[in-house]
Amino acid sequence: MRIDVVTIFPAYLDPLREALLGRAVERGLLEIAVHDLRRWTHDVHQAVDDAPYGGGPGMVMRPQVWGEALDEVLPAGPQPARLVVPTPAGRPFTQTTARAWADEQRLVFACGRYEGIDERVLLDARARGIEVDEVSIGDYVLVGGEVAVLVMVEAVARLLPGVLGNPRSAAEDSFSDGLLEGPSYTRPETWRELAVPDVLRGGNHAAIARWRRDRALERTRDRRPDLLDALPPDALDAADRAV
Ligand SMILES: N#Cc1c(-c2ccc3ccn(Cc4ccncc4)c3c2)n[nH]c1N
Repeated sequence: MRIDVVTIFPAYLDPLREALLGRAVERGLLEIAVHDLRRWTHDVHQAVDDAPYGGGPGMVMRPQVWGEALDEVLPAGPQPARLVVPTPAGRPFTQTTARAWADEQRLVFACGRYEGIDERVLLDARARGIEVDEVSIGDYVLVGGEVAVLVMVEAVARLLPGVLGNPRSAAEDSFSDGLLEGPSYTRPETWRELAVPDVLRGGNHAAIARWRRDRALERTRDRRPDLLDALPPDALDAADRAV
């Protein structure tokens, strides 16, 4: 997978070169290119924004600059690519989104700032046959798209083959079965007079699986009842429903 990010703050994306993602890039499991949007300005001030038509607070990012940038970074043509535009007005970005995008050959992220990007940039991209997803990472307002891109790139990249040391981690983490994952423990057996649950030390794998499922169901019911409501009818068996 190749990931391109266009932004006026390239340094915001430096964390993509660190740790797990940095190692995945070094190992050739994915490519990441970050582009400074000001490269496509032609004025001495390198202006990327202007006042909104119709008035209102803040500024809007100019279509000319974004148009030239995306023409170069995401040229029209047969290559399958997806343009992702983070916005507080977007569809929710979820684990399901991350899983779907993990199958893409190319992802291009457009990081807006100010009040966002002129709508015609997205219309033009769609008119050029490019899949455009406007997505939000949560119901709160950020100052720009860069932090959202860090979140989404990490969520997608960890699903790529070979990125995580143990592929079971991605298969068994929260949301993989529609539930939140339960509590985890490691050594020592007792810490500050708090003991690891006996079942986890007992070696009975069926009992451990049942205990973990029960804790996941309890936690999901307590913190995210909406996820339980969204489960398919046959997702919970009699033992689950008894929790
Ligand atoms: N994903 C995502 C987001 C953003 C987000 C994303 C991109 C941009 C570009 C500019 N802004 C600032 C802004 C724009 C419009 N209205 C208010 C503020 C952004 C916010 N905020 N909250 C989220 N969950």
